[in-house]
Amino acid sequence: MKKGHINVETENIFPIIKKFLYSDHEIFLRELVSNAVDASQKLKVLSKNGEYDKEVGELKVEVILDKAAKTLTIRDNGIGMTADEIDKYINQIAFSGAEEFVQKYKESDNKESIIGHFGLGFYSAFMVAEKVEILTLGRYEDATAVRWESNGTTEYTIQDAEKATRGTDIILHINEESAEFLEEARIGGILNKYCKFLPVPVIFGTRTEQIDDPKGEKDEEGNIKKISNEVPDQINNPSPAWTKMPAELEKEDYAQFYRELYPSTIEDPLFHIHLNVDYPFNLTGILYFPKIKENVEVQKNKIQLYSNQVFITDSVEEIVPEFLTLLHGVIDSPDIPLNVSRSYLQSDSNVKKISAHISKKVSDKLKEMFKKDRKDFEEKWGDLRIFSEYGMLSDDKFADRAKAFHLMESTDGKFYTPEEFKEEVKATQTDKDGKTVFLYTNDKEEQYSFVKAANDRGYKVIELQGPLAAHWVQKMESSLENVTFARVDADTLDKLIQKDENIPSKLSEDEQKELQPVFEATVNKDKFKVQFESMSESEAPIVVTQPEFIRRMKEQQAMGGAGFFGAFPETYNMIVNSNHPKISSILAAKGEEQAQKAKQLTDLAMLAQGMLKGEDLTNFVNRSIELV
Ligand SMILES: Nc1ncnc2c1ncn2[C@@H]1O[C@H](COP(=O)(O)OP(=O)(O)OP(=O)(O)O)[C@@H](O)[C@H]1O
Repeated sequence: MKKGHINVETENIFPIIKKFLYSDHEIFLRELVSNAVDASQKLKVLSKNGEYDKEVGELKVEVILDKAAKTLTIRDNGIGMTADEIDKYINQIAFSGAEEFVQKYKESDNKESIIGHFGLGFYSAFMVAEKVEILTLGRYEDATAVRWESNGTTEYTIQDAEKATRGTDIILHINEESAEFLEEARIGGILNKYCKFLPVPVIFGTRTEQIDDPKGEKDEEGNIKKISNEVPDQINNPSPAWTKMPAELEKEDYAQFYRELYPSTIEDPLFHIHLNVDYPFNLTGILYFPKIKENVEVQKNKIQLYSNQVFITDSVEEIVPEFLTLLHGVIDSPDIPLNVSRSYLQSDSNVKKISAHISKKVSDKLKEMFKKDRKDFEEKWGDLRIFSEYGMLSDDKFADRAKAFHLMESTDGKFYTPEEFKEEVKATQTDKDGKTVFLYTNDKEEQYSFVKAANDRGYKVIELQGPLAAHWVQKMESSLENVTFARVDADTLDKLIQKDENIPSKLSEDEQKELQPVFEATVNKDKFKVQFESMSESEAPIVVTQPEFIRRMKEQQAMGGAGFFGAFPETYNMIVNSNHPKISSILAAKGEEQAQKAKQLTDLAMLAQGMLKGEDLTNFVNRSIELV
């Protein structure tokens, strides 16, 4: 056996780090501004701990564009670096001064968070620059300023330099192919995306302000004149709402922050959840519940992920369960690894914990609202339902918790949790096998006659709509004991909720056989199956239904599930009530009259299901006019 050391040649690795570390080149600015913010935060920590006793002053980061010189400078007045520090932190790739600092000061009670971790960020500058200069003056009494320069090979120069004030300038000489980063609008856009909530003021260019004329000159109406004044443009809000304590914030502050996050959204959110965890991982944030529309796709991906107030991404699918991507807002966690691939994120244990935690917080909040003010919750339910359904379908733990607040609305406008509804209808809607049947409608206008027939019998019908209803029903059937769901028009009521008592049939079997072809002639035989059933006289003479199973299959197929069954044929049952007096009268009639009457009854049944269309409808109308 032979043991050895794998040899890493910096010359070979360096270009890879430079070019491929980040797929998005614009990230360099996020990295460099983050370093500048870190340098400022570190100074605050040192000052608080008594290790820096000079004036800290107003800490800020400036981004300065010089198009003529083709440079972009990131300037801070933070801790700065000595030559030795440059040697340690910059000349050694992947040695992070940030990490070292955090380790050293983690015991002391500092609120200032440090962004850097890996000791690679600085080198992302070479993705866009042919030469990078560092001009820096350390924080020590007798510090000498130094200038470090490298043109992106592994060689660098370092020498004493002139710099009057504490802090660091990182000067990028932008390369040919990265000329876009010399455009003011481009830089402004990147800063606005990644740096909008950094904890230290970030200045880029100037903006024009209207101020009172300092000379006090007045206009014709006697008001002091306004004059234009150029002021440094601070692009960030250093203390966004999520970094504050919930007790410090009013309802309006949350609404205000929502508008700050989504300036183009008009509608206010329904409510919010303020997340604040520090064990076993760090997480802060505010999640907002928007009013969720049927078209869920357009609302997704509005959550912004931050790490120590640095924007990372707004595609958070890997970090939160899919249904939570319907929410809006901000999540900030220094424990989410930033510079790694997306697939790695999914398996990261912190990310998994965070995801489970958020899901729990959200269900806790809904439960709390339900308990605190049920009436208000019921009013909001229309906007929450799809979210909750989605959650129950995609997250078993959420489904379990949602049982306590997920509501179903009955056609008479009452709200029930599934268990409450079971209690309510158990006595009347349990069939001979002991299954309680939840009757539902997905359109109470279209299925009006079926809903009414059920209500007349004392049955309750719930309303289930939307794209997820079919899947949700399946889910509930497997989680509620002895419950099955049936759409109210899936069969006759006697069949949907089979009781023991059998009503004797007025028509004999022979008479049914005689009538069978008469009714079959009124419809397309391939689509409709004619059956006789002995129902109560008070029910309709003919009922057209689509079996629950076939309809569910078709619905799931339409949503992209259950594809392996192949295309499902459109089939219906046409149930003839063998006890209805009109059916007896059709039996008595003969020839043309019999056929006409049968057709009229069939069309009426179709009409009740909203299935009478086209030529059949026109013929029906004309025939009915004749009858009058
Ligand atoms: N503007 C600056 N002022 C003071 N020190 C700096 C500055 N920029 C970089 N440094 C020092 O150089 C080190 C390396 O920076 P680099 O961006 O490569 O890594 P990092 O910030 O530690 O981690 P990450 O890779 O997560 O950004 C920093 O940790 C810090 O000690």
